[in-house]
Amino acid sequence: MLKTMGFLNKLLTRFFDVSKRLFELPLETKESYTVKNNVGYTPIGQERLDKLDLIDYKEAFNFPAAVKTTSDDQLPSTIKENMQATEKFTRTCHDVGGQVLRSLAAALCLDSEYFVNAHSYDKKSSSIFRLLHYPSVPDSVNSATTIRAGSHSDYGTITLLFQQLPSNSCEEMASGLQVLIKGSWHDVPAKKGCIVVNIADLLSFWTEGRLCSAVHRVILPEDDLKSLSRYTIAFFIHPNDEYIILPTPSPLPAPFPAKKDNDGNLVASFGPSPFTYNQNGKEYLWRRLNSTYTSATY
Ligand SMILES: O=C(O)CCC(=O)C(=O)O
Ligand SMILES: [Fe+2]
Repeated sequence: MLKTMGFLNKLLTRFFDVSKRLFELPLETKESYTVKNNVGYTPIGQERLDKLDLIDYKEAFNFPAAVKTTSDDQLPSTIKENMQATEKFTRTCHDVGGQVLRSLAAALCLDSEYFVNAHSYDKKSSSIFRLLHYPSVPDSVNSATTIRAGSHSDYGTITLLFQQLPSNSCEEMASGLQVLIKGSWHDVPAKKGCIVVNIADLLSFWTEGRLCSAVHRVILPEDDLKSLSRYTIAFFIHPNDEYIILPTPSPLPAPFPAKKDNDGNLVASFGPSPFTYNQNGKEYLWRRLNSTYTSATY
């Protein structure tokens, strides 16, 4: 968890308000922005993050991190009207992500710019910022087949996750977000002024398992908490599209060193889905997205 600075907190308050207004639009309006190429609206039940086939009881809007590059017909007016703040927010997230990547590079005894050089705000990338809404859960929802967000690890380099607290006076609250550590689930509470940072799969491959991606989920609330809706914002950081991923030259021992497959390709020796080095991360990302959505529109 990372403590944020005052100006980011102000932007966040504004942003959660924008998000709330966006999700309050009629379903018909939201569905006119149906997700395409990982940009746009995903209605409740369309995404299944967990391979066990649980339905995700949530809705989401995805936008490119370089939000100005979004085509006009993919931008709801609620975002257009707040474009300046949106750009400021995404640039700030990109910069905060850069600082995290510098620390991680230093911890692996790499040049501190090693990862940052692969992530430019102005170059084309798959970095996405995502507004999420978990509606209140009606009694009719079957908790044996439904979750708020199924167990998964994120696909890119790192993710910054902002969780909204139910009121200004609340400092900390279990929000349903959980992380898997050594086979048991642990709560990751929403904390005032704090960002959750997830290591994602591409960074695990890149570092040959020296950094481990975080398996996480969001469980359904119980009893009277069912009536509370939940809002979060995720900023998924991915390398520039043109960047070719090779194992880092870190001198620290690698738990899962890259190996050659039968065709002579350099491949990862671990992970939820095969990964081939010496190419950009896009093929891997699309393969993962493909298995996440129940329809082929993502
Ligand atoms: O909303 C959350 O707390 C988690 C969302 C998430 O893990 C995701 O969208 O990848
Ligand atoms: Fe996630």
